[in-house]
Amino acid sequence: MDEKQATGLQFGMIGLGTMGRNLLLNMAEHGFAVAGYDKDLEKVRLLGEEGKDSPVKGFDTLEAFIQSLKTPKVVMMLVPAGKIVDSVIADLKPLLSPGDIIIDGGNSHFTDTIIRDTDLQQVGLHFFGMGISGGEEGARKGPSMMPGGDKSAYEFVKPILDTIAAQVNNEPCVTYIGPGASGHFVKMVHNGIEYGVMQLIAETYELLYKGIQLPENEIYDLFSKWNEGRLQSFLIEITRDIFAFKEPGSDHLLIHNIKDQARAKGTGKWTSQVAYDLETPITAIDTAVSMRDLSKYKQLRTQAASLYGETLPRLNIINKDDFLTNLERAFYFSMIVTYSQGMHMLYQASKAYGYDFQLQEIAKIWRGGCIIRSQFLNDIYNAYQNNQQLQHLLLDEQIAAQVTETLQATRTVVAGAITSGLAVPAYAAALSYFDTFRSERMPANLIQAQRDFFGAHTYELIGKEGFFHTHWSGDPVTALNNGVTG
Ligand SMILES: NC(=O)C1=CN([C@@H]2O[C@H](COP(=O)(O)OP(=O)(O)OC[C@H]3O[C@@H](n4cnc5c(N)ncnc54)[C@H](OP(=O)(O)O)[C@@H]3O)[C@@H](O)[C@H]2O)C=CC1
Ligand SMILES: O=C(CO)[C@H](O)[C@H](O)COP(=O)(O)O
Repeated sequence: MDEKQATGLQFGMIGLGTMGRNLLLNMAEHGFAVAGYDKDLEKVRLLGEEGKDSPVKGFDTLEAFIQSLKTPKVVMMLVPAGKIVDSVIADLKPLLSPGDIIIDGGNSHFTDTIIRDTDLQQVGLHFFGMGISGGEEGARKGPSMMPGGDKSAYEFVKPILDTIAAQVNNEPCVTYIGPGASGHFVKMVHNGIEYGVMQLIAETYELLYKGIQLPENEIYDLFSKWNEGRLQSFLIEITRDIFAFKEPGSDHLLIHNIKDQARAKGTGKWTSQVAYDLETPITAIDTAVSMRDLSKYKQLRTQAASLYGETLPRLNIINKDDFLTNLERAFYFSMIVTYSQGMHMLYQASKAYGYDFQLQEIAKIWRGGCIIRSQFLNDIYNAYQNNQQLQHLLLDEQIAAQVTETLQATRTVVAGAITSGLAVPAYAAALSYFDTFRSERMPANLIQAQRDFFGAHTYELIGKEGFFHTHWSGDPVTALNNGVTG
């Protein structure tokens, strides 16, 4: 500790917006002496105001902010992902010394994190990327955090992270994820699952509101009931509350005045892009990404509605209570498939990138604090805890029992919606994925034959080694060229 500065503030935050300010106040409320800096001085002022009774200090300049920290200096960035992160790092480099620690707590693309890690190692700075989830309230009261990369730097900051994280069964919702950019990778997949479940809830709303014209107060009651059972989750809970929120000064719900065009910052799209690179299907998540995109084509949708006539689709149901029972099952089924796809992607990425993910630990830290926290994560945790070699969640016996129990109801709900002209693309994607996944024989043999027909790409034969090519449109006698690769 000789030449290290033993006094000073323990932790510094750059970016005092929604996440940075609340996370810093969370630390200060737990007694850590912390510093904050933002280029927007109003945010610095707000930090001082909100943290006036706690050990938090805001700074107007980056230099004074860095100066205030004790050595080794620990600086977290919670600024918008992309070029801004690089520009903050460029500003920080001349102000920091070897041994100091930079943490990127934002939603950076994991490939950017790999580049930054290599770059900062070269100048002796410790760096790690850490996904954080929980939004505004999570940051303030306890988020779920996914740190990956420089383990010694993580260990140094661990006491602070363990203290400020959400706690489930007296255990913090933070754990070391793995090497390199693995923390940001896991956060990206977390967000992919988030997109999938949000889309399923949106389709549920479509079935309830358009499909059976359930009054708003009954939609609220249904989500309340669901939130007390096996569907209990943060996303169901906030949806319940949205169906009770009146536009200020009026007696109607705010939800009805919100445009039907969903924005996205990119993490869902990245999940799909990377899943394609990993050749790992995550169809429910892909569908959710595509539906946000389709929502933006309002003008085209309006034209199509007028061309084809937007029939006001109504579900043909015999008994409302039976339908709602089936819907609960269909939601549970589709949610299981969505999480399963995300977990399978993590399994495949772990092998491809050498991340050595402990999937039970990831499930464990997602049980509290984060946006996808849910009762079901306990089942996911148990599945991977029981079998740490489990390749796919749908192959766990306990999960299989739940899938079997909910399958027929899912078919009934999806078939009814499709027959009535109500769009339920994520429900349908989950069901079709399942039906394909449990097919020992898929029709992919025909695709191989077609590829060989038009492009001589070859095919493989059952019970025979090698690659074969056939002159499909010529001699009817099959020409098998053993050993030809395609
Ligand atoms: N909001 C959420 O629920 C969650 C967000 N995240 C991620 O966390 C990160 C931060 O998000 P969030 O807090 O919502 O973003 P905000 O936009 O609310 O806050 C970012 C802050 O950083 C400031 N800033 C921008 N450039 C600089 C700079 N060069 N130096 C200092 N400060 C700067 C911004 O100032 P100005 O506004 O003037 O540009 C702003 O005050 C993002 O990567 C986001 O994706 C992760 C989990 C949840
Ligand atoms: O990371 C988060 C939660 O976990 C953010 O809220 C995320 O940025 C939301 O994503 P999008 O804007 O694409 O809906």
